[in-house]
Amino acid sequence: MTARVKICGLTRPEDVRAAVESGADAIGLVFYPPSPRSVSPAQARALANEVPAFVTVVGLFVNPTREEVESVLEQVPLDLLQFHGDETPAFCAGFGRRWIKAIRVREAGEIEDAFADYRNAAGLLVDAWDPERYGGTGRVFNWDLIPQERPLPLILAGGLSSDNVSAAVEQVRPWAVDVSGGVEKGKGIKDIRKIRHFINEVHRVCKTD
Ligand SMILES: O=C(O)c1ccccc1N[C@@H]1O[C@H](COP(=O)(O)O)[C@@H](O)[C@H]1O
Repeated sequence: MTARVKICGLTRPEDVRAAVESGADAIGLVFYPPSPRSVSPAQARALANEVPAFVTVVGLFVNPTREEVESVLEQVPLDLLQFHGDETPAFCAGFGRRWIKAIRVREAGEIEDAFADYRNAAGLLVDAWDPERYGGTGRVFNWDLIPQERPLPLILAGGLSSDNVSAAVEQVRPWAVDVSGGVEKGKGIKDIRKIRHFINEVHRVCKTD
């Protein structure tokens, strides 16, 4: 078994370098001003310039306007778009870029519905539902709600850390895992040792499978 790792919500070049050196497959940059992890296009461009070939740079948006996404795309070399709000499939597909859709899971059947609705996505990210926030909450949801049959790559997120990621990977067998708060020492400030430990845990459990 293999599970890829995305480290999200990076705001500092040294954290990007640490994630890459630790073996991250993707890094995420947040373009959502209410988030403490949000970066400007200029900051994001500098962060993306730290990323070598074959590591994916993902731009995270929450209910952006078309103009906002286009403006970021003109300034930042993003490989993939991550829509974490209430965006429609048509909106997500409208930028000529590969994209993934995040959904916040509350009850049975929602993931199956999203697989059908967002069938043209490059992957479906499943995160915990929260009444007030769109993501980055550190909340874990009930992984039993995740179906075995998956028409798209499934990316598991929500409250992951080095303490629970091996159990998550063993139970869910996701295409990839995505973490933000679980590898931080402060909002938007990553802890290099936590990043390394998290990625090592994923690689360890995948190797023993
Ligand atoms: O990180 C944020 O601040 C954020 C804001 C709005 C939407 C999504 C956000 N982050 C993403 O949420 C999931 C789970 O994060 P956590 O590991 O529970 O902290 C992950 O995909 C983040 O990239």
